[in-house]
Amino acid sequence: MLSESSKTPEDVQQLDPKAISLFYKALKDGKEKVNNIRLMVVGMNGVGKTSLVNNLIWECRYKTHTKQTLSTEGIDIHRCKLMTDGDWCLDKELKEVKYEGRIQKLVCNNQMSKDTHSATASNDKTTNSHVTLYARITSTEDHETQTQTEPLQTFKKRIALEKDDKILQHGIKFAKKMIETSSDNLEKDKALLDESKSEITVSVWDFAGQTLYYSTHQFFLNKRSIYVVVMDMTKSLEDVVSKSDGIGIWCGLVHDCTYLDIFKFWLNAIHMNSDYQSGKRTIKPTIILVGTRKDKMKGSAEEIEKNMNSYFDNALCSFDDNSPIFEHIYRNRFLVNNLSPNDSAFRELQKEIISLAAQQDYWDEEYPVRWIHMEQTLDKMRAEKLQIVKMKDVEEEDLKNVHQLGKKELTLFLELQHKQGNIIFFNSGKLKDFVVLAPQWIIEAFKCFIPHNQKIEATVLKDWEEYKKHAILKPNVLREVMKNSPPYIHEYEDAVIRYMEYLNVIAQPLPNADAITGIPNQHVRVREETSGLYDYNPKMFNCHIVPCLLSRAPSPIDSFTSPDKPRTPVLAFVFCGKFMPPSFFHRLVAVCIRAWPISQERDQYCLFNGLAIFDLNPIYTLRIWYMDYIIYARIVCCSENAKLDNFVLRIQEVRHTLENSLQDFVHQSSPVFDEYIQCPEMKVSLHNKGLFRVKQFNYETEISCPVCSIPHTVKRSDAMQHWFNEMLDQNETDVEIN
Ligand SMILES: Nc1nc2c(ncn2[C@@H]2O[C@H](COP(=O)(O)OP(=O)(O)OP(=O)(O)O)[C@@H](O)[C@H]2O)c(=O)[nH]1
Repeated sequence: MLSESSKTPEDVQQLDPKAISLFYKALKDGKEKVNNIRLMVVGMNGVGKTSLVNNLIWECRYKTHTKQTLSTEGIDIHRCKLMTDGDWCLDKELKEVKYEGRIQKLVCNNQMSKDTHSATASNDKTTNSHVTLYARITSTEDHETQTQTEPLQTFKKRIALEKDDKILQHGIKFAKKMIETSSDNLEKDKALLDESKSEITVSVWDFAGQTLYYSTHQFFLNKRSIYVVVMDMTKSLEDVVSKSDGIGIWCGLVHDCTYLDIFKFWLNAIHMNSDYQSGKRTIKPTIILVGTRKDKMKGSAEEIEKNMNSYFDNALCSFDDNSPIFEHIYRNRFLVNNLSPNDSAFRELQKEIISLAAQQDYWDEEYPVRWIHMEQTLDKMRAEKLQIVKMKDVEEEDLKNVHQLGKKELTLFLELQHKQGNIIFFNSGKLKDFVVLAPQWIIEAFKCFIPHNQKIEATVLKDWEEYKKHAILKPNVLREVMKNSPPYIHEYEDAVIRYMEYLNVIAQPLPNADAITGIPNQHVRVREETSGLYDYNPKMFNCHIVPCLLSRAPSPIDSFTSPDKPRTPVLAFVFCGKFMPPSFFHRLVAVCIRAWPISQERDQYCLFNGLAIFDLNPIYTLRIWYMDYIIYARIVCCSENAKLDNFVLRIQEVRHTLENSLQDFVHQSSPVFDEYIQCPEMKVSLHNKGLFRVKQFNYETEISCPVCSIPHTVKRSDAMQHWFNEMLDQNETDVEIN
């Protein structure tokens, strides 16, 4: 049992019982409060994010107005610490000194609590039972300790052996000196510790504004971050963002994307990745709105401030009245002129960020002291410019540490580091063989797949062109892509493929028994029943598809979505808050690619940006497409003779696959979309028209259609007979019972 004051990290509470007990065991050896702030600075490109970040960091502040900033590629991360006056500076302090400091602090803290404890003559056995690091350290020098447990002895021996572990030795020496000289003055100790703000660190993440990167950015958003959403005050919300940015091609944002769309995209993406609906948490504000180019705004100081406020008010009013997005927004907004580094707004912003972070649930969470060494090991690897390492190398390093964690505890440590956003580590499949130390590595890996000025061998040119046109990545093209990439990418080709597959950036259209994303079993059956993909589509052998690179479908799009053939009504997944990150559709396409062969129509693969068709068997096809925040699905039978009714079971299975996959993409436990059926009478499927909420048919047997030119009703049986047949049966049973 831990003392009452312990604050178990929320991430730990969600682990399985074995992992939780391992965590508690590790905590018994001493614990420390961890206060790392992840500050994510997001917004459109050129809005002034990098300039703002520079103005927040002491060393970078005076660079901004003398030098033009370069457009950020991927993500730039700056680790900062707080100076005594509250300003931020780059955390360049020698890592060794830093870890020494942490050890010293812990030793002092533990000593103080020990003194306080004995002074109050508490009978609390819990405290005594904690073999603190202090106890362990003092025991190594034959001081009297209250507990001489087996691990303590082991530790003592190890300390003796590890004489060259300078940091620990130095930390112990320094800490002991501190204790000796100030043991008569507890208050002095406390003051010394309070003065040190070094325990608060801020990792500032400067996100590239180009939408090219939007499909990867979302992997890095999480509930443990403070966000600064930056908007350029000189750009009207209705202005259309320049096409040169590639908007609409790379990330699938709506046509004629406006600055308001970009604003909404970020707010929605943050909300979606904040796991607010887990039931236990209420939303706490984490988003600070910042307007740039104050110097270009006209009017008095008061008018400028007013304009900034109405700018953000208007932008926020575009959300629904009861949207949970509002709860994320911090009440204070900031207006800055990035060309004036002395502007007091930057100092105020720094303060607000710290105070906002201090109000979050994760503030002051306690982690095992014995993990400091492993943290240090990872930092050492980073210092050697390693961006990704093999798990076995991390295990080897663990063996060298004074405090070995062992395989299980090491995995737990890495999983929690991942949740905190310090590394990327998935404890599943073959991915558990790698640890990504720098998040930029994922973006670098993703960038390899984006055609730019790569030098391509003449023998591969034709396939390269096909890749650019149809996003089909053949093995020879993949080899070229890898050849053109930096060593830290191509030396980890296996990891690159696996991560990109896991994140659904690329997908292999082949039956894959150990599919990492977990295609439900029924697909294996589907595959067995269809002619094998090798025979059916030999061109795809060993190929990958890169869904975010797909080009738009040729018009008219209705010929794909509403062919004049036997077909189901359209099933629509309507996302709550009127937002769906386009990457969700790409990922759904990736899941389908792994489940079913891609259809061919009009002599081409039916795989486009925003629309894809798959062969469920030789005569039935699944069509999926999306507009804005709605994903549509329809099953079409190519044969006039076949009956859809004979295929009803399979249709239910397809629906389950789509539902489960979409739910899996969202880091939230409660549903983020609602299912609708489009009026079956509608000849051509129209976007967001004639949609009937499936749940409404639980209460109504028919509902009038407000869209079709001839007034009619949609009957429950007609709406649900294909996609929701199982529920229809259930409904009828219920009616009979009643
Ligand atoms: N006048 C004025 N110019 C600014 C301001 N903020 C940024 N700029 C200029 O705008 C240009 C782009 O600024 P950056 O900070 O690189 O913009 P960014 O959002 O980081 O751009 P990406 O990295 O491409 O996403 C630079 O030339 C800056 O000097 C501002 O407040 N006023």
